[in-house]
Amino acid sequence: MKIIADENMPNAEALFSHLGQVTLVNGRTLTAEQVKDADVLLVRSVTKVTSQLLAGSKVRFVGSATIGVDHIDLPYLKHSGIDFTSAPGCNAEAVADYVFSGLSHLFMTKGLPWLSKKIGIVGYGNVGRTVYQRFLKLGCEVCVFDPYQASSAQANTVNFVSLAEVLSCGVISLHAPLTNTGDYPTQGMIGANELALLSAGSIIVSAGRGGVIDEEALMQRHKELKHDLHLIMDVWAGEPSINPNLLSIVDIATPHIAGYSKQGREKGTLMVYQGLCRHLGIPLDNLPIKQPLSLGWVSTLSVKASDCKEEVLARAIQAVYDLARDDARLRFKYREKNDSSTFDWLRKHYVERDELNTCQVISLNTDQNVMLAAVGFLAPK
Ligand SMILES: NC(=O)C1=CN([C@@H]2O[C@H](COP(=O)(O)OP(=O)(O)OC[C@H]3O[C@@H](n4cnc5c(N)ncnc54)[C@H](O)[C@@H]3O)[C@@H](O)[C@H]2O)C=CC1
Ligand SMILES: O=C(O)C(=O)[C@H](O)COP(=O)(O)O
Repeated sequence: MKIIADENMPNAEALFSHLGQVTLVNGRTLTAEQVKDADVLLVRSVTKVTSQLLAGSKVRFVGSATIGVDHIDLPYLKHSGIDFTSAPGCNAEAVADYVFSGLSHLFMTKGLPWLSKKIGIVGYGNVGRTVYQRFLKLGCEVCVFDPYQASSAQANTVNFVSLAEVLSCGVISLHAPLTNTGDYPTQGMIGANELALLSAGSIIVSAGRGGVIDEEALMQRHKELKHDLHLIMDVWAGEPSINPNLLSIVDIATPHIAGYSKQGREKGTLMVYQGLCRHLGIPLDNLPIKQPLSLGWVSTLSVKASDCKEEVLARAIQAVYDLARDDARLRFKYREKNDSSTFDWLRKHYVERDELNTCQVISLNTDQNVMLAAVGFLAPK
């Protein structure tokens, strides 16, 4: 069996090579010629899996080691009888860590408090739910817009509101998929009319998909609010290009790495491996590698007691993941070479981080340990 796999899929050779001959490829530049003899195609979000790539090929199984599936033509796969697996939720914890590291950065550099602000979330899936629960446990007032989930069984226990209400919040965190169909398509969903609802001083975290916000309208609103709008941006409409004008006004710019924890990426490969085994009818009880998920950085770090909760949280979070590091690397590299290859270079050479849930941070003030567990750290035993 011939297996084509994206070279940025951790553990791909170790997990898949007992099933067939694994060839690692650059997913961004993958061609129909490269896949035509393959039986299995394993991709990440940068490969557009469409009829142009697969028509006439032998591929019978596609796996994407990602949460988002906007790069996959699912109706085409179904119509062609090609089995498909993705990795729902694999890096949800990593994205939640990104959100809290972003807010911590704004607190430490601009003194912006966030615990007292009303929090609005767009999308209540694996990521939105994780972020929502962390804010709730921290005692924040949180609301969420998700028209598909609002009528579900959980509707009574979750504070579902309108998009307008979410956009009036002090912190707005975007976690909807990129869609062009259905009753509530998200492509361009946050345009000029929606951005007009933002108040001065608000914070937007954009770590879903770039096309959800209209970037021109966002820059215009930033100007109207006299730059009193704080932006943490991981995803961009023109990836792998970034609009340089937008880059110049955002507080944090990262190259689509919100989900790039070590464990999140490994979980993505593992879930696709499990999907392929199911497709082939192979039992799942015997993994070819002993440690498919890194144990991470399990250690104890003492945080100095402080009255300021945001400061305690920031010191603990930044010890594990300070996203200012990713922002600095991006800006430095773009100054050296401002073209779209820089985006993929940064992603390929990403210094992976562990998830907060693999780290334990002990505060001298025991009340603060509850807060540290709420934000995602491993709780003390
Ligand atoms: N920046 C990054 O590295 C990462 C980005 N993502 C992106 O985040 C998205 C969300 O991830 P998950 O929560 O795990 O996906 P999910 O599929 O579990 O949930 C998506 C949720 O969004 C809701 N939704 C759909 N259309 C909506 C609309 N118009 N308005 C509000 N909500 C809407 C759905 O009902 C669903 O509850 C992914 O589709 C992916 O594009 C995911 C992982 C990493
Ligand atoms: O899981 C998703 O959805 C993502 O956005 C991925 O974390 C993005 O990573 P790549 O697949 O582009 O490496």
